[in-house]
Amino acid sequence: MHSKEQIGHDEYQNTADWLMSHTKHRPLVAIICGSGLGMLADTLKCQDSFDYSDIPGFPQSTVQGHAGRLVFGELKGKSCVCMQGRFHMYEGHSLLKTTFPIRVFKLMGVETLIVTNAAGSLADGLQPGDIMIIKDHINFLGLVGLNPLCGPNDDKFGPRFPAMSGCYDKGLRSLLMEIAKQMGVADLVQEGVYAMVGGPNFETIAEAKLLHRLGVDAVGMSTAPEVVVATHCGLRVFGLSLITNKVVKSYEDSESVNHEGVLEVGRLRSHTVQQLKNKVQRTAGMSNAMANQQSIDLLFISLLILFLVLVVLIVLCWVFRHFKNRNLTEMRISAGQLPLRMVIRTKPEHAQQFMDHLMDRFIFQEETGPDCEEAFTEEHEQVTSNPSQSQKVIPKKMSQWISMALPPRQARKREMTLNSRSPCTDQSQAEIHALQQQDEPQHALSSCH
Ligand SMILES: O=P(O)(O)O[C@@H]1C[C@H](O)[C@@H](CO)O1
Ligand code: HPA
Repeated sequence: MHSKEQIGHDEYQNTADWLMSHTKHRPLVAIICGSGLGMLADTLKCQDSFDYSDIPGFPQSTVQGHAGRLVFGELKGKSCVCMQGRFHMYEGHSLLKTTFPIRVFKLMGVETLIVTNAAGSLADGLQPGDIMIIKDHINFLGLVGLNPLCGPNDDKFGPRFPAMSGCYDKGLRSLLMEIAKQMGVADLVQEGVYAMVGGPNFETIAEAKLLHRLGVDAVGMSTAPEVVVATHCGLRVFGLSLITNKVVKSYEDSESVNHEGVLEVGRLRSHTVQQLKNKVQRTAGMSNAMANQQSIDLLFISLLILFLVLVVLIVLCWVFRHFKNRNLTEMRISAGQLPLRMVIRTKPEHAQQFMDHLMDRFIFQEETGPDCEEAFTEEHEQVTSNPSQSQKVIPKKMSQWISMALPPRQARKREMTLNSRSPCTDQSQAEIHALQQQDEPQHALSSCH
């Protein structure tokens, strides 16, 4: 157990600072090359490479097929960093040390980690030379408490209890399947579950049978701790296993696996793995910042479209209102010396009827009788002598005859409008406007003093 060991944030930061001061590259993608896959770095342009032994704080690689070099370079103009050689626990490194570079990459601004490894297949459909996209993993070391995250949690990197479901990015996995189809190598590529065992010995037949029964498709001695640490600190992860051998799981099988065979398959398939990795890397190299910029552009375009739709709607409303009112007759009534004016819009056939009621009920006072006529004259005098009183009396009078001139429903609405009309406020204007929208009979009123 290595849970007592701690690496302070400063140590990761010192290594990151040293690297950043020794290269102009600012990679967004980091790649860990598995056994025999160090050539994945070969296509990088403008390389800056550093032996692990020269990098402060970096562990040393001791396994054949793991060169022990960190290579910075460009692929299609995008910077990335490639580990030619990884660290395994069986070499004597603590799990925290085996994953040291991951946090350094995070501090350097890396956003995506591509892990590759050599692995033995347990699934019958996976043959040596095939490429397995890692869909998920079983971390046998982690299940028994051997985890690089054991010990005090550094909240600056991530939470105490990170979720691991979906740790292998779904989008990048589907992308690789697409790319494999386009490259005509789809029959070499399939998804599967990777299991990490401690090594360095290969599996016994009984262990192989157990792994097979547990649903493991391919087994190896690395990767899971790196993915745990990368997920903890928020990196997007993509993983590829190159199947270098079939794990012996029958007592009748006389074959056995060895590391040279593993490296040989790596060399033979290196070109295909490199092409697949390069294509994913190119896509992953599009930084979150660029993705965010695209989202902002999308938001701006959506708002613009929304604004245009609103303008079109407003214009349509205006046109509709204009056509709706075009056959209406407008009558303007001024109440004598008093500062009350009314505009009545109605259909021509109603206009005549309206005016008749006006004359009958308000001017000639036929229905209200001589008493009312007297009362009206009184009120009129009152109003003329006291203009502020007019603001109550005239609307009241008007509302009386309007109530009688219109069918009951509209009449009630007219009354409300007239009663709230004095003094003329924005609200009363809004109510008047609302009235103009009403159905038959089309009487719309507006008044202001
Ligand atoms: O670093 P990876 O996981 O690719 O290496 C595998 C596992 C052992 O280290 C080695 C066995 O041949 O290859
Ligand atoms: N078992 C474990 N690790 C491996 C194997 C294997 O068969 N092949 C390559 N790495």
